[in-house]
Amino acid sequence: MPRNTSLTSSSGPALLLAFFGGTFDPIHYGHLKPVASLAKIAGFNQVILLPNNVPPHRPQPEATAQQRLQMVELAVAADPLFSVDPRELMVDTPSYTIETLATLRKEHGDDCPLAFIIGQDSLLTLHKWHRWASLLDFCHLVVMARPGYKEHLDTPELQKWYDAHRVTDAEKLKQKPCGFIYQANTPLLDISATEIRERRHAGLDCSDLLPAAVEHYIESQGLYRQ
Ligand SMILES: Nc1ncnc2c1ncn2[C@@H]1O[C@H](COP(=O)(O)OP(=O)(O)OP(=O)(O)O)[C@@H](O)[C@H]1O
Ligand SMILES: O=C(O)c1ccc[n+]([C@@H]2O[C@H](COP(=O)([O-])O)[C@@H](O)[C@H]2O)c1
Repeated sequence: MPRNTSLTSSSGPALLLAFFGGTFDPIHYGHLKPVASLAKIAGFNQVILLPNNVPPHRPQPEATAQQRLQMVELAVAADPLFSVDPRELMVDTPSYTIETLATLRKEHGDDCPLAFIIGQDSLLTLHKWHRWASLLDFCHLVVMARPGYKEHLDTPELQKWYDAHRVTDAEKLKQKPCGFIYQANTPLLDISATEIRERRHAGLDCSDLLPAAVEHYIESQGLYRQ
């Protein structure tokens, strides 16, 4: 079970749990720093990282599921904002977000506000996700800025859906359990896992891109070698 996720309260104010899914091959500052800033902007009580096993729309990662889990755990070990939920790693079929969210909704009940965090690049391809238009039946979507990705959405269907659900006040996320899209003005970090893998393959240093504990683990496992 996830660490530190027993937050649902029957008496206190609405808690806003945020889930952040990713392949995390490896996790890096481009994930961690914008999310930490987002948590302050949007008032997240907790951010639960959801590393996937089989990413739905990309080739299988270079690091194993166990290695990616280890890296995610090392990256957030010292920060109580974060916890890690390994549920998608236990399954050998593609990690469709809608299925994970349906399970999370059952576990947390109908009234608890839940948010799913994505980067701008993910928003641009959201119309290719499994049952994408139903995602908001289970959660809010919170989008982080990412340098190099345009703001304009390509398909009229996605744009219309986005316009119909977008809110500009983060407070609204706590007022309903699901159904809103919030675009957050998070710091821009031009970092990708692809760049880290490529730099490692070329024998280059990555220490400015990810936490030292993750870098040491990558080194000790001989990951992303030349
Ligand atoms: N630098 C970044 N800024 C904002 N969002 C990011 C950034 N990097 C990744 N994300 C978001 O984090 C989520 C998980 O990303 P993922 O683990 O695929 O990392 P990645 O760096 O995009 O990986 P890769 O380069 O292997 O495609 C996605 O929703 C993605 O949009
Ligand atoms: O549900 C889908 O169809 C779907 C398609 C692409 C990505 N996702 C999820 O989006 C998150 C980010 O994915 P990725 O590939 O950018 O690491 C991760 O949790 C994936 O499981 C989900």
